[in-house]
Amino acid sequence: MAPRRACAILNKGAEKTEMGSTSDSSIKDLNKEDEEALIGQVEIWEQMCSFTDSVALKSAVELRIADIINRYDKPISLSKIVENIENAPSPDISLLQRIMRVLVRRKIFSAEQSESNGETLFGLTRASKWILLDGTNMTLAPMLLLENHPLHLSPCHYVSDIIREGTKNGTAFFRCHGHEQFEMTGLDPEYNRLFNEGMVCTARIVSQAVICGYKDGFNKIETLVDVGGGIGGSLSEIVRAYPHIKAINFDLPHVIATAPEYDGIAHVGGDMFVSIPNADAVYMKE
Ligand SMILES: C[S@@+](CC[C@H](N)C(=O)[O-])C[C@H]1O[C@@H](n2cnc3c(N)ncnc32)[C@H](O)[C@@H]1O
Repeated sequence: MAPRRACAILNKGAEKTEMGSTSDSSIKDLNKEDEEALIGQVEIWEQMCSFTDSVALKSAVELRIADIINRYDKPISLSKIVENIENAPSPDISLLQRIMRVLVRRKIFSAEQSESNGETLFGLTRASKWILLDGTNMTLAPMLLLENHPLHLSPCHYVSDIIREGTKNGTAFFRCHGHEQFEMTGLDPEYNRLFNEGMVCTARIVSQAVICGYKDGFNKIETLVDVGGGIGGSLSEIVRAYPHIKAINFDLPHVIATAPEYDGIAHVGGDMFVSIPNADAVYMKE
């Protein structure tokens, strides 16, 4: 389509509202072909800008907005949120307002009008409860920070190269950083911490589902080894539910070096491609 014609169509449909709904006076005047062209264009714009959702969510986690609202135990105003953000000597309130608008639209937070003065009050939703950090370890916040970390995102720019050439010249992660992911965790302690914290939060959640489904299976096991068990999140839940199990958490030495102590769990460092500790059963979760 010629750019000028595309512009004309876009102008004609300028009253098209978000998410594909349309106002009466806008695209009803378009013929089918122009309407399809316009809607197709909107669909691309939506995908092109969809990273803003992750960016908004990441900043909400970094600013601990869900925890701030949770502390009040009721919806609170933007100024109350700002007041409680740590290390914010000169906050950009209008940017935060825009971030909150995105997150309300995505149902991460709720918004309601205050009856007393009409200002917007932001509250928690079923989704925001999964980005709390204070006083809970059933949270996805550390995984969200890992997935949105530049070290994790930048290999995505190599996807088309990998599709063209395969991995004969290295994985996307290797091409981007010059090391494979599990080498990188050994070289960069901050990335190691971020990676292990991300893994452990999801391991806890998934283990609850495994325990629920496997039930009696664990009763028959005396010893259990988690191969590539990270810092022991899965085993800590399993041993808590089945304290008779003697568990071994096996992972690379630089991961084991940062693992917290748990009753009933022995941490062992090594390389699973060389050997793994003996046990009645092997547990593996990616
Ligand atoms: C995707 S993570 C999964 C961690 C954990 N099982 C979980 O679900 O949270 C993969 C784990 O395998 C470990 N790993 C990678 N290569 C390994 C090797 N050669 N020997 C032992 N562990 C390894 C990593 O350090 C990492 O902790």
